Amino acid sequence: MENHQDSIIVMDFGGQYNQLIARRIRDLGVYSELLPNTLTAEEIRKKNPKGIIFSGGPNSVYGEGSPKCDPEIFELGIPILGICYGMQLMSVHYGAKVERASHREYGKASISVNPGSELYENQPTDQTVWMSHGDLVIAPPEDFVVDASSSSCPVAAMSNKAKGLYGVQYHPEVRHSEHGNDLLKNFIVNVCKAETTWTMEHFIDEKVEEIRKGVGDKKVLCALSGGVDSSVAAALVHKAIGDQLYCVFVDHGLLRKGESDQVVDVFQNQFNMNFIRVDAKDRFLDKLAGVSDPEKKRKIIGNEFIYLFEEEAKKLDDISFLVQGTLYTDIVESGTDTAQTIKSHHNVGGLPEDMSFDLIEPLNTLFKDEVRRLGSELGLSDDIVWRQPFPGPGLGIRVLGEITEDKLEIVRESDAILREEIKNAGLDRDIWQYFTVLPGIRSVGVMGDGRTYDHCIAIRAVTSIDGMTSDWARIPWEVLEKVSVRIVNEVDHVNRVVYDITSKPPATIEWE
Ligand SMILES: Nc1ncnc2c1ncn2[C@@H]1O[C@H](COP(=O)(O)OP(=O)(O)OP(=O)(O)O)[C@@H](O)[C@H]1O
Ligand SMILES: O=c1[nH]c(=O)c2[nH+]cn([C@@H]3O[C@H](COP(=O)(O)O)[C@@H](O)[C@H]3O)c2[nH]1
Ligand SMILES: NC(=O)CC[C@H](N)C(=O)O
Ligand SMILES: [Mg+2]
Repeated sequence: MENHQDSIIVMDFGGQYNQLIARRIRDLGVYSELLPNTLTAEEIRKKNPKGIIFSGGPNSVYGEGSPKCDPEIFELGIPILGICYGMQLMSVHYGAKVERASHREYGKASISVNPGSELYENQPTDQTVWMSHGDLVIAPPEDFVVDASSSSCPVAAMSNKAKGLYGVQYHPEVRHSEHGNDLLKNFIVNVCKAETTWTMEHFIDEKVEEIRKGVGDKKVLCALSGGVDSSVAAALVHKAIGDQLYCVFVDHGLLRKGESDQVVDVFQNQFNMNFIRVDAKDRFLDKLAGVSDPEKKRKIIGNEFIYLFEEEAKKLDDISFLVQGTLYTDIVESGTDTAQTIKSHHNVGGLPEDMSFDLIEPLNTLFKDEVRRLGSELGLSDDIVWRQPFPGPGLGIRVLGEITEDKLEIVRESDAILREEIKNAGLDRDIWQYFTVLPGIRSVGVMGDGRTYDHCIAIRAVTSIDGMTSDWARIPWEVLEKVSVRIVNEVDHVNRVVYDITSKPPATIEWE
């Protein structure tokens, strides 16, 4: 993205939560994006950032093949903050020793701050921070001073003010580091002298310009699910290129009760966009018949989506651009060069290798709550902006194992009851996501004095901010009771209802 505003570059050395750093800086009012650690000093110079942050990462700096950076970056005269692996990398570059610690340190730690560092201006000397490391900088490099330490970490923070170089061993980007945000703010304001004037409006203006330039007068297809992300992506791209945009909504037979008609109603009647619904129920269900492995199911669904978009694109005069509402979280969970695959999101890890489209993914640096803010800024209604997330593979990953029409019907009906009761209880905005799952277990029950041997339904309801972590929602018992009674009475072949009380991690939100 071209910068018309001050910006900070975050260089990615791996790790599940790195994008959070960029996100925190945007929240502080300075544009920031996460870029690969292979970025050269010359490429950075062209981007003209006010500061650079080296992120944390899973490797050891002394390990074979561990990621490095272009050494010239240290000579650019641009302030650098190294976080964890980033600080270790900086230390090694300036000749200090990094060693395996005798005790690995994960979680909360207390540091004491030495006076004098601009990173700790207006902060208490004793603070709780969040550590996650197995290596240690034993002593700071020459010309660096120690700014903070803890009982097990002699160099918890260090700096060389004259060179504009700073390092912290802990993670200021996570909320458990009490004054982490203050530290980042001090870095961008006191050290980098960046102006904190960036807002979502600037994001819109810059993306609109970028999309216009990239697309020219060509036509573009948008994969529209009616969910938050693709609706916001469509609105943004529509703002840029208007009628050149064609939105395609796929009814793959894995949608919730009433969803297909509702999406058509909203997008055909309330929006002024080219809109096409494709009925592909049989096609998806045929492809999925007999498949029970979750990753295989995800890949089949992801592939089929694209093949179908390619067919639609041909009908519309060979369109070569595809817009998707991909978020940063979809990408990191699907696995990157440095992050492990947790599950293949259909729109990232599930794409076919021979795909013919050029992707336009304007939201791929953002988190869900930022996308909601962007949607409101673009004028989308609260109904759309505050919808609960619904995964592209839909009920296909909520019927565990093999998918059949009968099983889909059980999930669809029980889910509709849960949604209705959560809404009646006024909880729909407080709970991040709530749905039912068919685990495929049968158990014995007694109904009308007769024995049953039937399905069990699991209720999953979570609170979260961005879907990366979540806790189970404390739904009042009376509401759970109503849902349970209704599901057992109204949905055929269900004789038991259970409530999932695991957080993420260690579980994930969806069951597959
Ligand atoms: N039924 C569908 N028809 C067309 N495109 C879809 C469909 N389901 C998903 N997609 C595409 O896959 C992307 C990722 O799906 P995802 O569910 O993460 O986003 P969303 O549906 O737009 O938003 P939300 O997370 O709020 O449900 C969507 O942004 C959209 O581009
Ligand atoms: O569009 C999507 N395609 C997918 O393949 C997919 N898998 C999970 N999800 C959604 O992502 C969030 C995190 O989910 P998990 O904790 O289950 O990984 C939750 O909001 C999930 O509903 C998906 N969304
Ligand atoms: N979170 C990190 O950046 C860890 C850095 C390095 N892998 C260590 O264990 O010390
Ligand atoms: Mg969705």
